[in-house]
Amino acid sequence: MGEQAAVTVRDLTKTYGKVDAVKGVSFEVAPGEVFGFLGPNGAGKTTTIGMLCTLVEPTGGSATVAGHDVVTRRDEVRRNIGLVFQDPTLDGYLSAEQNLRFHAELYGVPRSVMGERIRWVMEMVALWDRKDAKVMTFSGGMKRRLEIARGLLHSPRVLFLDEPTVGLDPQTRAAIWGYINELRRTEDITIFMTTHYMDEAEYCDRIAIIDHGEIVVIDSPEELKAGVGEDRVQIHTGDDTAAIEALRDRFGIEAAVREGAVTFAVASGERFVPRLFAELGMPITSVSVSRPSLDDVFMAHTGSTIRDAESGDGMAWMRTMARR
Ligand SMILES: Nc1ncnc2c1ncn2[C@@H]1O[C@H](COP(=O)(O)OP(=O)(O)OP(=O)(O)O)[C@@H](O)[C@H]1O
Repeated sequence: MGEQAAVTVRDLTKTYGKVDAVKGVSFEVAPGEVFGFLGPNGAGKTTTIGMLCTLVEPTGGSATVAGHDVVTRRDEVRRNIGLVFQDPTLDGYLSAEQNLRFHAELYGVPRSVMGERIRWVMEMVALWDRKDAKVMTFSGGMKRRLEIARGLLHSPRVLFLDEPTVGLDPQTRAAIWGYINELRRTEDITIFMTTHYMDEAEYCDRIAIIDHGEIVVIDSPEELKAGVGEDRVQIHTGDDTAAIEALRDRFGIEAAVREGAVTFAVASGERFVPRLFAELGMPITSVSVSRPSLDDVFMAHTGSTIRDAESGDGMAWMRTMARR
């Protein structure tokens, strides 16, 4: 990377007893980038973010954030980062504004700009009119928005967000992405986030897919999808078992029932569908063709969907796709 990277990670490792939570990951995040760590629960996302934020001590490897080593320059790293973690750490008995003032003082935000900065971050997350309300009266979404405001208060170089929208309603999730995009436009800031939502990973400039403590691929969502190369075809028929057999016998295609439809992947869905109707030898009641999604990217690189990786349930479809 030409200019100094906002985050540099080399062979970073974390072992908890016998559990290899993070197995030697390496990557760089450019200044101003929105970088996402995408992976199922237990993949090692929180542990990695914890090491970058100096909250978890690495077992091996090295990392710098805003140019400072996360082990030997912890204070410098901490001054340069904002954190929004899964569990809220706001004081419910204080008002929203008092929570922010406390944080601003802790981080040495100059008194001369403190009031103005608090107002700016609270307006950004649309909470200025609730500044005097005690945080214990806030909904989960309001608390998360206030945490984001707090994370930005001391103008950090890198904002770390661990699953920033988990457990929130769709409207609040959209609002939080609105703030992230606003920040991308207006602030000189790098955003490092973790998520297990495919739709949110789409908004990132680049994503690293992490599975079982290892990065399996890093690229922009567009490049990752282009790399899969195959379209997904779903058909409805009167007899799914017969359709799966016919696909295997006549086209050499392995299909499986997924989301209630016979599902398979081919290089060009549009070109394949006319052949399908002509040669399958049984009635098809409906057909849909879709371009690769990040779900397909995840499956192509890990042999499982993110949902199944989380439930630990290897369905037949996944096994079939993994064998291709
Ligand atoms: N403090 C700890 N002690 C022991 N094992 C841990 C500890 N923290 C994490 N692990 C283990 O390390 C692995 C990675 O966990 P981690 O929380 O980093 O994953 P994750 O991708 O962030 O998932 P989640 O979103 O559920 O937090 C898991 O197997 C987890 O059980």
